[in-house]
Amino acid sequence: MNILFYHPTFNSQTWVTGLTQRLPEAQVRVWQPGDHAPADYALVWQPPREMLADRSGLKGIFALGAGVDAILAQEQQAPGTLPAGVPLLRLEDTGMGQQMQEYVLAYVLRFFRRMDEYQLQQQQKQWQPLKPYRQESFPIGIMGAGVLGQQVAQVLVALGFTVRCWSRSPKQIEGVESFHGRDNLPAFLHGTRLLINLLPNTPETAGILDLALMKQLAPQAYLINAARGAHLKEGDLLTALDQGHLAAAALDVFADEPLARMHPFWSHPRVTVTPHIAAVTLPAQAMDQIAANIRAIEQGKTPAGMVDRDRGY
Ligand SMILES: NC(=O)C1=CN([C@@H]2O[C@H](COP(=O)(O)OP(=O)(O)OC[C@H]3O[C@@H](n4cnc5c(N)ncnc54)[C@H](OP(=O)(O)O)[C@@H]3O)[C@@H](O)[C@H]2O)C=CC1
Ligand SMILES: O=C(O)C(=O)CO
Repeated sequence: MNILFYHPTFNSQTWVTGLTQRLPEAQVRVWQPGDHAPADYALVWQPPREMLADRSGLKGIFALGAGVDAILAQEQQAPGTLPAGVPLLRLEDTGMGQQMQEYVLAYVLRFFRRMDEYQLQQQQKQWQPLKPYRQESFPIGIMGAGVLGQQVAQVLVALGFTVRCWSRSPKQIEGVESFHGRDNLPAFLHGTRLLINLLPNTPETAGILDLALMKQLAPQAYLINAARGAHLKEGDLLTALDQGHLAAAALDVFADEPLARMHPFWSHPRVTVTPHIAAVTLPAQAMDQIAANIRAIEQGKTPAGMVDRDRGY
């Protein structure tokens, strides 16, 4: 069995060694331009078109992240990047769930306990207790109730928050009110005081975080965008903050990354910026899942993390 690896920034040796340990029967090699030798599987992030274009015999292409929007966009721009008919798989959880729980929780508590406002007050040397928020009047809405959204929901429920989620299909998550489909989006948004975005970036969800949506939230709502920058209309966020529809936003992802030095988000007093670190790929856990998936495919079983290319996630 031959496995190709390509990632523009990861330490290739870590992956070649780790995969060889997990799949001793496999020959694992780092793909280099000009390599057209046979392969059974490919592990990739931002692969050059040349890497996979003529490889319709691959048994699986593993994206080295949870979101596959970038690789599907590559295919749109340079057809053939992903050979037709080859299964595309993504990472499911592999330790990102816990990281996302930590990231979201940090901001939920920051906003719920009004730490962002105390920080601004400290800059003015202002000693001014603020009226505490109450959990019962602070409903939290999670857009996207998949692998990551569900884990975030569970940790917030465990802390006593009122949690609702929105997805394509209905969900049964203990303690969480489920809304699904476009028709129910207004009902989901109505009264939501803190909105967390964990949707995949697809043609249906791109630009979904716009002014019209923000106006449907409870007044002075909070936003945490930890999914993709393409979901957010950045100018609309600034308008919503100016007009008081939103109180503050925590953003991990941006339309253009890294965020340009002149971007207004950097210095906005109500916007917190992190450099796309909410949940990163953990090599050991990712390799465990990929190796298990390769074994499943070899045995004719269904692997985890199959992407529906038409749906976009
Ligand atoms: N900032 C960071 O560091 C990271 C960001 N991410 C981002 O998080 C995203 C989510 O990851 P993950 O939870 O694993 O993905 P999943 O595919 O497991 O979950 C996606 C969820 O979104 C819902 N959804 C998709 N399309 C729609 C739609 N049109 N309307 C309503 N709901 C929709 C799905 O509904 P249904 O369940 O009905 O299918 C599902 O509940 C990734 O795509 C990635 O972009 C991921 C990792 C790290
Ligand atoms: O895995 C993903 O999709 C990420 O965004 C990693 O940071």
